Amino acid sequence: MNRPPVNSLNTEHLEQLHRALVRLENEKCRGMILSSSSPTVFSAGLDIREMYKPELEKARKFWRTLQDMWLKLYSTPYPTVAAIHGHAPAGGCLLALSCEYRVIVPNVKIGLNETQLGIVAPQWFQDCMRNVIGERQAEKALIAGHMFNTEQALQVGLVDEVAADKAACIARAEAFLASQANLPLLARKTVKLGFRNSTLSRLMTGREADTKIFIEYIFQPKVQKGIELYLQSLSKKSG
Ligand SMILES: CCCCCC/C=C\CC(=O)SCCNC(=O)CCNC(=O)[C@H](O)C(C)(C)COP(=O)(O)OP(=O)(O)OC[C@H]1O[C@@H](n2cnc3c(N)ncnc32)[C@H](O)[C@@H]1OP(=O)(O)O
Repeated sequence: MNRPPVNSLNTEHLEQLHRALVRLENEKCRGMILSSSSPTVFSAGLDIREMYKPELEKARKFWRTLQDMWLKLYSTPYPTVAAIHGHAPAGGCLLALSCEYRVIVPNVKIGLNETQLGIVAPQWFQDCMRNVIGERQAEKALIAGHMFNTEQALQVGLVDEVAADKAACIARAEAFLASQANLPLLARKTVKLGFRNSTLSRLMTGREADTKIFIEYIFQPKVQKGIELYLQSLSKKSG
């Protein structure tokens, strides 16, 4: 990802990611490392500006593009690793959770923090967390909107490994891909999709309802006020 300053996910960036995933699949790619050009941020999650006073059709397109990108990422036939050498809140955490393996560096925060922002992580975000860390830990983390530090993320199983820095992180991600390289492709892909199928189907069969929930939620005046205040607090921080 290369969308400075924080790889926030707007419609255009989500489309780029989706196109890249389609291309990799068409080219019979043997593995992907999802990484960031930023030295300190993996991805800041959804671009909050896309949810602030949007036009209805633009907001619908934004959400459908996110769904398209995630459905592709979660179901890739090739192995995927997240090299998390920077913070990964909310949608950034979703990207990492959607890969098959996660390597993180020290001093990083990662988690689905939506509750803390007064918004609700959609069901499929929640499913991704549950599938990685289990029901009990996911419920606790999601209710609190907990951001895990590196040590906590490793301990709870949210990430698989800690590496000292970006270079080591990429090297460990490559080692994971190498460990998968000799597995029979069809068997590997079939088992992966077997595990992920119910999560994927839940969104595929409920896409329109999921979009409706998003639209109805973000267009509420009190939610818009919350988004406005949050945007102000973010820009004050950097100003
Ligand atoms: C029922 C359905 C309801 C809706 C469901 C929505 C689901 C998912 C939600 C999301 O993904 S919402 C996004 C949540 N993300 C966050 O809360 C992260 C916010 N950002 C940060 O915490 C920090 O920026 C950072 C990622 C830890 C990086 O910190 P750093 O100090 O390096 O950078 P900043 O100075 O804070 O930011 C630089 C610059 O970027 C702007 N920015 C940061 N995050 C976002 C974002 N998510 N969207 C848009 N813009 C963002 C920030 O305002 C600064 O802008 P300027 O002031 O420089 O213009």
